[in-house]
Amino acid sequence: MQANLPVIDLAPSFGTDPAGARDVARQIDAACRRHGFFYVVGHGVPLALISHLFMVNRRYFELPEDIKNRCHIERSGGLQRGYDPIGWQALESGRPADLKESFYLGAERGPDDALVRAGTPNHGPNQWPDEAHAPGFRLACETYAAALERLGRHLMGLIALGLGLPRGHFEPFLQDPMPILRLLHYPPQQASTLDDQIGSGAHTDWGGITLLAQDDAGGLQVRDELGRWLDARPIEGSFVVNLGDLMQRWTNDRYRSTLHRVVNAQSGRDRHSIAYFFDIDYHARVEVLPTCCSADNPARHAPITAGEHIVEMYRRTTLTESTT
Ligand SMILES: O=C(O)CCC(=O)C(=O)O
Ligand SMILES: [Fe+2]
Repeated sequence: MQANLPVIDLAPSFGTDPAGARDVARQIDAACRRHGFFYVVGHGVPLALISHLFMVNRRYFELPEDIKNRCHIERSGGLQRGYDPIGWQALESGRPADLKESFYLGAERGPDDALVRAGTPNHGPNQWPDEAHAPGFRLACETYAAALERLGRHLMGLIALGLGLPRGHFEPFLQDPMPILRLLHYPPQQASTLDDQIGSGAHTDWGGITLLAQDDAGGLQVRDELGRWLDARPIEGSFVVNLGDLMQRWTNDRYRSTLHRVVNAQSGRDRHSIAYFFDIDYHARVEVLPTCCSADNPARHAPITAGEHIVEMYRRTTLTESTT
């Protein structure tokens, strides 16, 4: 069954008329309360940029395993960067590893970066495949990430408005953010797949907001209030936006961090997607927002440091000796 998720046109929010932004913000607020998921169109990111990164994504995962493994995540010096093969992550505890491979990228930070010098977890340099093996990979990823960061900031401004806060409310939490770009490839599920193995086990995202581009294979499913898995169909040129756990906590559960998963069983072919996790500053303290609590509705969550929560979730879902 199809999920009936709102498709929100962002175009009016880029204009000079504040009424346009307020109207879009109202739609976003309603979608975040009801579903924790919505599509955006009219977002201003050129389609050519998105389709180019899809091409780079497909080519990369077609490379031989030994070439991909040169950037294996275990070679990133303890960071969550580079290639993770099938078997690396299990997002749903109790299920076999997810039937997917991926490539993680973060903000590029050298040894002189203040957060790197301070030893902040998951802050540091990226791994990049050789230009000879993956021509244009780095440029395509960096160009896309820069465009999505602009869109992420824009959306956070609209979310603030929808919460009755000034549009710039989240900016102090986005001084030096830790966005993650993740290229994903899901082989088709076949009879040879392990029992119960799916593309991506049921999970919520952990941080701020996720902006997902999916190809036309389908397979993303979102769980509704009745516990049904509903298909979030591909809409060309759109991004699926969903809220992570930190947004649910920040809003005192007014917004939902909704369970979702990927089951690539229908298409009979490979599926590719590009997730951009727009996560706030590592040291940002997420404490229930003033407009989301009152005497009648006291804070349900203790304050939390954004980065600590996210790093802990990586640890819990990685199939290394510490979790298996
Ligand atoms: O590939 C997709 O469609 C979803 C990916 C996802 O949910 C994730 O990486 O958190
Ligand atoms: Fe997710």
